Amino acid sequence: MTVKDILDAIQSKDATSTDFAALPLPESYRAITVHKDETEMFAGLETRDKDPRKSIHLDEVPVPELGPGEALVAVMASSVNYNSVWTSIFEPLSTFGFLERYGKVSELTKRHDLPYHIIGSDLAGVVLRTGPGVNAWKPGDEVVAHCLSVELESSDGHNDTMLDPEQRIWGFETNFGGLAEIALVKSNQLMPKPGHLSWEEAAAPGLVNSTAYRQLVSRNGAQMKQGDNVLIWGASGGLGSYATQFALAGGANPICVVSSDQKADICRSMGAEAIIDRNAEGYKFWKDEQTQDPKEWKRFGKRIRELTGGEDIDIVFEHPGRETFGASVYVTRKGGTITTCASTSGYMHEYDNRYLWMSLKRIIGSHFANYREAWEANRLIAKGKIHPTLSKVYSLQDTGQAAYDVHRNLHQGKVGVLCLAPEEGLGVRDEEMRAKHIDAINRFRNI
Ligand SMILES: C/C=C/C(=O)SCCNC(=O)CCNC(=O)[C@H](O)C(C)(C)COP(=O)(O)OP(=O)(O)OC[C@H]1O[C@@H](n2cnc3c(N)ncnc32)[C@H](O)[C@@H]1OP(=O)(O)O
Ligand SMILES: NC(=O)C1=CN([C@@H]2O[C@H](COP(=O)(O)OP(=O)(O)OC[C@H]3O[C@@H](n4cnc5c(N)ncnc54)[C@H](OP(=O)(O)O)[C@@H]3O)[C@@H](O)[C@H]2O)C=CC1
Repeated sequence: MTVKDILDAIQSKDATSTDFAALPLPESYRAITVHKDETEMFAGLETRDKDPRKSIHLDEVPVPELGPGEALVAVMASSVNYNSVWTSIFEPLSTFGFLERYGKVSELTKRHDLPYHIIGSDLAGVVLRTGPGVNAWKPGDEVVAHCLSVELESSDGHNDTMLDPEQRIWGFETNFGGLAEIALVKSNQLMPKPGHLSWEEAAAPGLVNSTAYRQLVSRNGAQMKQGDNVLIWGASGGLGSYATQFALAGGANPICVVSSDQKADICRSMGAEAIIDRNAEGYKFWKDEQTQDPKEWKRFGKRIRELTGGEDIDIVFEHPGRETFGASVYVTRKGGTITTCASTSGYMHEYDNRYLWMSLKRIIGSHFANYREAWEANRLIAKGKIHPTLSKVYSLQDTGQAAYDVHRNLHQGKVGVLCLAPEEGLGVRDEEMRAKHIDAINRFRNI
């Protein structure tokens, strides 16, 4: 039995759940990995010079043992998230430390502590096997998976599953991720695959869409409301392309920051009107490595006021971090909110606290999404209210190049990866709904 037989079953129109359950599992499969004995390979290099193409490997790996409450999924497509860039350059930490720590939790989690890390935090595919205690899913189900892995043995996480002390991001802080032909997930990560999307389109939104939903819309984030001015950094990037859609769909006013004409055009085509090209307008929030330039914060704020008819920002959707955070705090209105989920340009932030406390602003830390938020975010995709922002699609063996593109900010929206799917465009089950949304689905393609 090989993965080819699994693919044949998925592509045959008439394979039933019983047929899938009867398919023997292969002994091994192809997976994207980083290697524990290479974590020092980039020592001494600047972050931008660390090249994911050198650290990312395509290996043949054994199929992991299936535990209670888990599922093995045949992965048709996945996507590149920035967390896989961090893993591949071993910053800010090697992810093998996470696997070692997870391995100590129980007999079962020991499986994750291996000398290779199978990465990837998105998938669209077909359930192959479910472990004891899984009743809601069965072999043959077409699914996507969100990346929240929790144990839920502590009451800390019982109101908001992101607060579980054993909260991890699957494929980043756990092993057996989605950039592979087969993945191991907890069955609570599974959600129905939106029928109007192909495999690679369905695999694109998961992580970033759920994150943007909590950060901007949910009561655990900024609780965006109609009319809010929302400053969105990287508005055509992974997170930003969903934040922009949420702002527009929710009746808010996105102020989109991008770095090129082409990206400005994408934001315009999504329906945004207020757009700032940070490159063309040449903002330099830092005079040197240690010193910010409040005059530049003010120039940026004035530009925002020009675009909003004199209003300041209600909510900042932050993720660039050190480079922009001082400006983000400054341009927020009295009582406004800065929500942050990342620090791509550096995690030691500096801002002038007088503008925070005197103007009663709030900073909210946000990370991925709880079970329910991830489900709600996927539901919006399934209903065609929010659309995938897939631009380019790579083969599994070219994942290193895909991660390089994201690391160097050469990409648009989301970058997809075909795992078992032999070509793009497969897996669509609802052609009628697809036809209704085809322009929006293709908005980011091949630009
Ligand atoms: C969905 C996608 C998401 C993304 O893309 S996010 C971007 C990518 N992710 C990242 O860049 C994050 C990577 N992770 C990290 O950098 C680290 O992961 C953290 C900095 C978040 C945490 O580091 P750690 O080493 O786990 O935490 P510690 O708190 O520095 O060390 C743990 C030890 O410190 C003790 N400790 C914790 N809090 C306190 C306290 N308040 N007072 C005293 N000690 C404390 C603990 O108990 C434990 O101890 P003991 O090592 O002995 O077990
Ligand atoms: N905590 C969480 O749950 C999550 C955290 N993340 C983290 O968020 C970050 C962004 O992820 P994602 O959106 O997928 O990545 P992308 O690279 O797809 O998009 C980020 C965008 O930010 C803009 N940007 C990059 N650097 C700067 C800078 N120095 N100043 C201003 N803008 C900048 C770029 O847009 P442009 O050049 O057009 O301005 C870029 O397109 C990563 O660090 C990632 O790890 C991501 C998802 C979930």
